[in-house]
Amino acid sequence: MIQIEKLKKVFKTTQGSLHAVDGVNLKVDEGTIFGIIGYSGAGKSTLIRLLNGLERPTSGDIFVAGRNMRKVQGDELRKARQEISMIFQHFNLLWSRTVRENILFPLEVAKVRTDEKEKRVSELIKLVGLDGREDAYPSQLSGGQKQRVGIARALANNPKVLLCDEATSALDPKTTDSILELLTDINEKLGLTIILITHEMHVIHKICDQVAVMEEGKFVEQGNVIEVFQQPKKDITKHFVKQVMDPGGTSSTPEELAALHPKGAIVRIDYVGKDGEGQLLPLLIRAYPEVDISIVQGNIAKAEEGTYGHLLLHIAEDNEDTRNDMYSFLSEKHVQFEVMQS
Ligand SMILES: Nc1ncnc2c1ncn2[C@@H]1O[C@H](COP(=O)(O)OP(=O)(O)OP(=O)(O)O)[C@@H](O)[C@H]1O
Repeated sequence: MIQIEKLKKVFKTTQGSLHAVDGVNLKVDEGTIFGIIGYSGAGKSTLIRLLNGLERPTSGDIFVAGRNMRKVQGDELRKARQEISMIFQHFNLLWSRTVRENILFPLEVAKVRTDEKEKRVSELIKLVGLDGREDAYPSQLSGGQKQRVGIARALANNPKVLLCDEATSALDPKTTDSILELLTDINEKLGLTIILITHEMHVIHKICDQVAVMEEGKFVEQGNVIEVFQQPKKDITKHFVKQVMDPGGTSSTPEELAALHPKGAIVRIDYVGKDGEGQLLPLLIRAYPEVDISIVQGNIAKAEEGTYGHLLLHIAEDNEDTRNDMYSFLSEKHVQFEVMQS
């Protein structure tokens, strides 16, 4: 659906040339939710503007739904922009228009027939869960509801790609989650390809299939969300992963844990995103009812593809044979684990 090749955008500034996007390559298949994460100034917004043709590349190519965005002009560019829709951090609503009128707006611009327009607006209001709020003005809506209007408006002309520019950054965590759920729902129902830029790893792990980490105009790491979370390579990626896995920075080392739990062993179990791994601990406890097993530390997160992260278990069993037996049990269940201290 999207292919980017050796993309560069250089701005001329008073301090010289600024490489906002510096040799980015990217391939996004239809129906994927792709996240781009980076700190402020990394080049994310510039990349998004290049994707929807608001900015022209200095060099390189961008293909969206078969169109070369570097070459399209006039009517073709207008058509391309209808197929690549966008939602924003601050919603960009028309404040003097009601919810219904906001959603009507892109349909009016696209000169859709009146009866079709009304039908489409009603469908969209239902899709984003705004039934009953049709006649409210943006100032009467909560942040989450405003973003729902933004999403409905963006979907009005059946786009193929939805670009989300920090779409949840102005929302509280609970509202963020409800908007992310709506985006997942839309992705599944409509098969829409979603590109999302953010500085919050929580957003990536919650809904994205794939992620690219952007720094100084470059993609410094990219891959499946699960893989990147399991084995972040670059320091910047490790920082982002820590936002989700250890937000308070409170983890203890295995040695500290062993000092607190001198009996038995400390075992690290890795969850790698397979369904059913959540059942592992009850199985272990049921198989060894006489052994005290407790979680002494854990960084577990739920992603689209399953559960991932790790748990440190204290197995309060002095008998080495029993412990070895338990390790065999884990191996038989194809669990990745490591005995940290015993
Ligand atoms: N039109 C422009 N002219 C000159 N420099 C620009 C222009 N647009 C962006 N830049 C610069 O390009 C770099 C990347 O900016 P960009 O807005 O793409 O980053 P970002 O990752 O989206 O950060 P933020 O979230 O703060 O917007 C920054 O150094 C920015 O100052």
